[in-house]
Amino acid sequence: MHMLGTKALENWAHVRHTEMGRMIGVMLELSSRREPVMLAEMLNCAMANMIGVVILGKRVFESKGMESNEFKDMVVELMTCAGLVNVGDYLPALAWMDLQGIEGRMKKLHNKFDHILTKMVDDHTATAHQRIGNPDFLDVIMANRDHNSQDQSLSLSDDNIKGLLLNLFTAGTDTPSSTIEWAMAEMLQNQTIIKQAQSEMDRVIGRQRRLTESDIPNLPYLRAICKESFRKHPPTPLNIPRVSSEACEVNEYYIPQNTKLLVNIWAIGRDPEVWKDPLEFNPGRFSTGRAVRMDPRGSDFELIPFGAGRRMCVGARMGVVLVEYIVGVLLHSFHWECSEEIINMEEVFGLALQKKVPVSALVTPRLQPKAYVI
Ligand code: HEM
Repeated sequence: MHMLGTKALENWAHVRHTEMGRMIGVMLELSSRREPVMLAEMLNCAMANMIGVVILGKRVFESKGMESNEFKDMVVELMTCAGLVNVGDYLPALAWMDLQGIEGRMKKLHNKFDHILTKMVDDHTATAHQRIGNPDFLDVIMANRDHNSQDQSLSLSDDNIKGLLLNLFTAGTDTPSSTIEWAMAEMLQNQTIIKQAQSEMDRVIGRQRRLTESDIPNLPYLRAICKESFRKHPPTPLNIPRVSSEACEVNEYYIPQNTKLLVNIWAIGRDPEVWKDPLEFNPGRFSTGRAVRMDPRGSDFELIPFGAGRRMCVGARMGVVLVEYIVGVLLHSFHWECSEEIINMEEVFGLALQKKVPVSALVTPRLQPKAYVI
């Protein structure tokens, strides 16, 4: 609730605003040198910092540089390995051989993450006295550590805490940034969409100031763009694998107990029986009829990028806000052009759906200079 509830989301809006201010500042610098913007790297860094400030009370990465690159690579490696079919899972007698080397890669990665997370927890412990009376998310969690908690049934081990941090940083950075990157890749190939979004923004906001989250309800075309990206490029294409705890029947299919189940979110979003011309990126499909009210947060089963039901994404509300706000700021603040002739739209399969070739684009400012000052 401290981080993902409705009230908390509103309270932390200033963090997202500041972080986006930094990001567009860096983009402005790149634009003045006519250097391309590598979107994925910058988005991951911004996203990790937004989460870092809420959880740890501080940014975790600089806007560019080795460390943020390495973190992004680690998250991508985690998502890729987690999506691989591991022979040992299906033939347990062979598991010890780790034939594809997946377990080895995961262990190596685990050590790297453990190093970063241990440092985060240790730094936080060392500065706890500075936050007495004003605890942040991690302080609240750490108050329930084994040796602190009054109620042992609620106590958390250091591993639990590091696992929670890892979950939030990995589940919360790559997913919105990949949805945004795909949206921008689609639009870079179709300037008409960019122009339509920008003219809506100019009408509603003007060019004197930056877009804020409170503008979003007045920008239906921007919201349609984001829904279209969630439909065509859901960042977790096969959801997170689930296991049936008891035998059941779904749509006349009998599912035995302990069956591993995957929900193909990607195929649902491209089902030609539901979506006309499903391979076309057409935000306009969300501007008319029933689709206008379609909500990607689990209530309309044709569009479930966050899953649905009790175990759906805990960060769905934050995910929608991040995607709508960031796509909005990017489109409102800059003119966009491809730095390559053709945009490669190939996907790399994993737990998360990455672009094989990251988006690289040239931008030029379109707002009054004072709008770029943080
Ligand atoms: C575009 C944004 C996002 C998308 C599309 C997305 C999608 C998903 C999906 C499909 C799941 C699995 C749900 C299921 O099993 O039914 C999930 C789980 C989860 N998400 Fe998100 N997510 C997004 C953003 C976020 C954010 C911003 C956070 C938090 C900061 C977050 C935290 C989590 C966590 C903690 C889980 C549970 C992981 C687990 O079960 O181990 N997500 N997300």
